[in-house]
Amino acid sequence: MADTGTDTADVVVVGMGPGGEALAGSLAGAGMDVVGVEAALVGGECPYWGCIPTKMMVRASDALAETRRVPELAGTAEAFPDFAPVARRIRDEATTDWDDTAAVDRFLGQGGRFVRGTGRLEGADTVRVREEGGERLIRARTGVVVAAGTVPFAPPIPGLDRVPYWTNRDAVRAEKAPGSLCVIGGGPIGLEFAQAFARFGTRVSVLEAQDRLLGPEEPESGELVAGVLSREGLDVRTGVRITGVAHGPGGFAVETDHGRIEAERLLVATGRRPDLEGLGLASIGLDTSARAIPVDERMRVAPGVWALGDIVGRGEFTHVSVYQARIAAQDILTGGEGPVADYRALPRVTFTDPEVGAVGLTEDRAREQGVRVRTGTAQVPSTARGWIHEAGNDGFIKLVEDRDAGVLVGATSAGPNGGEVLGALSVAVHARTAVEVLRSMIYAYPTFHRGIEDALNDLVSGD
Ligand SMILES: Cc1cc2nc3c(=O)[nH]c(=O)nc-3n(C[C@H](O)[C@H](O)[C@H](O)COP(=O)(O)OP(=O)(O)OC[C@H]3O[C@@H](n4cnc5c(N)ncnc54)[C@H](O)[C@@H]3O)c2cc1C
Ligand SMILES: NC(=O)c1ccc[n+]([C@@H]2O[C@H](COP(=O)([O-])OP(=O)(O)OC[C@H]3O[C@@H](n4cnc5c(N)ncnc54)[C@H](O)[C@@H]3O)[C@@H](O)[C@H]2O)c1
Repeated sequence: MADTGTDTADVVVVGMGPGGEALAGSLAGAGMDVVGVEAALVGGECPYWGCIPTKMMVRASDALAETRRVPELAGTAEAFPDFAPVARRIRDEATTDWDDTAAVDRFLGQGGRFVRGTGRLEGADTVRVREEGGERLIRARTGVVVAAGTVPFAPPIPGLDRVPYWTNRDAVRAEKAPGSLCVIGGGPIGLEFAQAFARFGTRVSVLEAQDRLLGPEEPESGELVAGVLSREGLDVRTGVRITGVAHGPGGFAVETDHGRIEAERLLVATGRRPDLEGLGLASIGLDTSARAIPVDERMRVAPGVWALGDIVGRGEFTHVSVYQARIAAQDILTGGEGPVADYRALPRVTFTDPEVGAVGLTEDRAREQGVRVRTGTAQVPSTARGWIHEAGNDGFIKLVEDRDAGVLVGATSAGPNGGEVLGALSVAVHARTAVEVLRSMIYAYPTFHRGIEDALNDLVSGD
């Protein structure tokens, strides 16, 4: 392979997803000589195969669900689902047919330099980039930032490696909703696709190995979503062991200890893993079999090496990746005087309908950490707004209080606009607002967020 020489820069960023792009742009904007290295598309998973296209699917499928609620509320309406407008929006509006020219130009406009290729560390200050037609070495004067994200993880199910299953990348590129779909994995990826396709008429099964959906969240969240999906006609199975997968002219056959499932398409959504070996991280002494890159509170891995985003395993969300980019950029620009990362009020939203928003600790995690916990819950259908809303009003608000400190350490808001109601709860957890102060507020009537007041009134001893 041709050697295209050695280059030098202040900072080399390997991986230009949301985190790498934000960091590289801000350092370049501050006058540093930054090279951004990206193997695929600048912007990463989120705009092309993740957050944005999937939320376009969710938006469209929610419109169908609302139409189906008309008979209960407002007369007659009938939905005739057509996936074509969704596929068109994803291709033309979200991804510009999976073209990142605008993102590359934006970075160049900020003063950065861009290399399309695959980067691999050779020690702390050197990145070897394999690009079309050659290789180059880039030496970093200040440091290297690893922001290379993760790739879908396929569990060791017999036969899975021999069948043409879908990952999120294939599902996002679907031109039509399949006739039937078997989803392996009841996490956010699996559930968002499952409900969206089902509302377009796909017959959907969801197979989850654990005894509940959305495992890391409150058990009530998984129960809620499982109940709603089952009511909408999805076949949701938890505590399932998959013993084999096969594919033939008729589609996929998935064997489980609960029987066989046949489907036109199979979506594997069983988590994601980084490729630490491929990134050459052994060259800086890291264990490349680890699930994530260990970092300190300023995203430092070793002297002159930073890492951020999904690859550090502190929450696989775009907002976490971009937050960590800010922490790392300030560390680099100030020479170590920047703020440290604080994950106490980490928010997350699964965009099913009902949306499941959560921030901070769940009740179980708080107890594991030795917090003396009190919880309070309000059921959305019993709140004024939930009762008015009626069709599609499933949900709850659950608060987790540190009784000794008198502050919320976690909260869940599941329901219509659950992710938006979460905003107030995120502020409360982040700012450690006293529960007494939250009780003294005026909550607008009749909003969904007024359910927070009902949950505050329900805070009772959980001991
Ligand atoms: C289906 C789906 C839906 C999602 N929905 C949401 C959501 O609603 N909200 C939310 O907050 N998050 C969501 N996420 C998660 C979100 O997409 C990620 O958290 C986010 O993209 C992580 O950003 P990142 O910069 O860490 O990594 P990535 O976005 O993965 O970017 C890493 C980049 O590094 C590049 N790269 C990898 N190795 C190399 C190498 N050796 N050399 C050069 N380049 C390399 C990759 O090509 C990639 O472009 C979703 C994810 C998926 C899959
Ligand atoms: N709305 C959002 O913010 C959003 C949306 C999608 C993805 N994401 C991010 O992407 C990450 C990856 O999502 P994900 O849903 O793939 O991962 P996940 O780890 O959250 O869920 C994967 C699920 O698959 C199950 N599983 C694993 N092996 C299995 C097997 N052999 N059989 C059956 N079930 C099995 C796990 O028990 C788990 O419940 C998430 O952690 C999330 O942070 C975020």
